[in-house]
Parts: sequence; C-alpha cells; structure tokens
Amino acid sequence: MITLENLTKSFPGKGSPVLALRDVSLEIGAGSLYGVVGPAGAGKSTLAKVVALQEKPDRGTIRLDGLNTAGLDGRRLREVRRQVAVLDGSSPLNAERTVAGNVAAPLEQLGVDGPQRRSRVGRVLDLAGLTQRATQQPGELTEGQRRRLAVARALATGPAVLLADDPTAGVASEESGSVLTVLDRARAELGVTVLLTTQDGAVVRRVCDQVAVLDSGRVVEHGSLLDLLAAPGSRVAETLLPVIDTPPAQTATYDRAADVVLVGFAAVGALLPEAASRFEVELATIGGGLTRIGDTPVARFRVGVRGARSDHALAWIAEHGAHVTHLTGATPKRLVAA
Ligand SMILES: Nc1ncnc2c1ncn2[C@@H]1O[C@H](COP(=O)(O)OP(=O)(O)OP(=O)(O)O)[C@@H](O)[C@H]1O
Repeated sequence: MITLENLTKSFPGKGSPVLALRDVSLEIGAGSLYGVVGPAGAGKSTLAKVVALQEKPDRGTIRLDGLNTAGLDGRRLREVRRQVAVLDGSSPLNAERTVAGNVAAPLEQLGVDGPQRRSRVGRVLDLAGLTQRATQQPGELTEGQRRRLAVARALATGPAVLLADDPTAGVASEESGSVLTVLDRARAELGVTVLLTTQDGAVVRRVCDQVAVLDSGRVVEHGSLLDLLAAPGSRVAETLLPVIDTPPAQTATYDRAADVVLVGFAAVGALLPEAASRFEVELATIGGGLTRIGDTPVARFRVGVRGARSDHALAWIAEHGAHVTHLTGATPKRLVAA
C-alpha cells in the first residue's frame, strides 16, 4: 500500500514558483494497477518522481506499507528505493549486451549470480514475452519490444512497486497493448503494485483498475474506474465512455429519453430488453455504444422510451444497477416498479 498525504511540490519558476503538486492525497492499494491521468504539465511525472523518492516534496508524507519515508537516509533509503522500480526512459538499454544481459545487469550489480540469476532472468523474460529473443541485441528489437525489455529489467530485482511514467510514449499504437499486458502480468503474477501515468484514455481503459485525475497539480477525481464511470459529471466517464451524438429532434419523438450507463455482462446484455418486455414499452437505443474497461463490457446508451409505463421501465433499470440520467419528460420521484 502506498499512502500519499497532502503532498505539495514546487519548482522555482520565472517570477513565482511553479506548483507542480498541490495537496495530493491518495491511497494506492497493494497489487493494484493505478492510473494517474491528466493533461501535459498536470504534475504526473513529478508525482512519480516524488513516490520514487527521487524528489523530496515541500510538504506532505509518503508511506510505503505504513513506513514513513520522510526520515530515511543512507543505507535505509537505498534499501527502500530498491523496492520501487522506475520506468521513465531515463536509463537507456545497454546496446552492447543481449536482451538477457540487459535483464541480468541489475542482478549482477546486487551480486546475485549462478542459478538464482538465470532463473530470475528467465522468469521476467517470459513475463515480458521475450524468451525467444534472449540472445538478440536491443537494436534488433522493435520499439515496443524494447519497452517490454525495459519493464523486464525494472522487474528483475523483484521490486514491490513499479512506477511506469508514460509507459507507451513513443510506441506504435499496435504495439502499446503488449507493453500494457506486461504491466498487467507484473501485477497479476508477481503481485507488483503498478503506478502508471499517462495522458491516453485508451491506456487507462485497457489496464487500470483505480484511477486519479490530476489537473494543475491537484487531484480532481479518484477512485475505482468502474465506480467513476457511473458517477454524475465524472471526467473519467466523459473521456472513456462512448460518445452520444444523437440529434435532439430524434430524442424528442419519444415519451421519455435517458442516458443509461451499464456495467458488466449481465447488465449490458439483458437489462434493457427485459425492462421493455416487463413494462410493455418500446425501448430503443438511439445513441452511444459499447466499450470495454479491462475485461468488463461497459455501455453508455441514449434510450428513447414509448409507452404508458415508460417511467416505471426507467426506474426499474436504475434499481437494477444501471446509472440513469433522465433527459426528457417528468423525472419520476417515487415510483414503485411492478
Ligand atoms: N525540474 C523542474 N523544474 C521546473 N519546473 C518543473 C520541473 N519539473 C516539472 N516542472 C513543472 O511542474 C509542472 C508539472 O510537470 P510534470 O512534468 O510533473 O507534468 P506531467 O503531467 O508529467 O506532464 P507531461 O504529461 O507533459 O509529462 C509543469 O508546470 C512543469 O513545467
């Protein structure tokens, strides 16, 4: 568990200081894949550096598994830093060594040798899908494969936390999925807590289970991705859910219209048709669409409803776990669904 309490970090600027982090408090559960998203300059890299204990905050506390890192120095600080691997493009691969040699290098520095080193190199190369390329040079790999190699190298010494600062930057879109898969496997198979920063909604949609949105150094939203998708006014939802561009004239031809967010296989497949037949209404999806968040299907539809019991049908859908925003017609106050 990483606990960040009231972190503030500024840098000297022209005139007044630049406040890169403002009072940031977050809890990042052990073994989660936590996404920090936000526009350029929002403070994402600064947050990663502060959590990696590479930069000291002006104020606030960083706890790693309850340990307050503020007073650490010398050997103890180096030990704790070793638990936190950083993937940020600042340490290039060694072009002179093979793929396996690059992964072995941090283990050699720690004096791990013999069968133990071979076994660890084999394990992380397998995790990164690079076993077949062990004897190649980094220069023979694609950019995506090189990024996977950098992840494997970062994982070699068995860190508890991996900070992946913009891990898909500069990787072709058809290869970025495989880089994210390695991060997801690190979490699932090695129990590593992964903190990932990105500007890319597709990255969040694909692998993150928790997310925080940073804007001008402040956390403006945070929580479980699936919870935020159903939260009214959520920026995460606005970015990740399918766009609705139904013309108002089309919406107006129905007795009622609503936007409905459905999460999970059962809800996406069954809830709307069941409401239509149960309340004998015509229920049409007139906008929006389906997406996937990790393995979970998620839909945002604009629905038009016709029939005497339209309000009951929408109330029933809401009672069965969908998030319903009413657009036209009277918003039902207290309806008892049949
Ligand atoms: N070493 C530094 N010296 C001065 N200002 C800095 C320094 N590092 C970051 N900043 C400033 O702090 C703010 C946050 O920067 P940061 O790099 O953390 O944002 P970011 O969200 O990672 O952006 P990007 O997505 O473009 O990488 C910016 O205004 C940036 O100019």
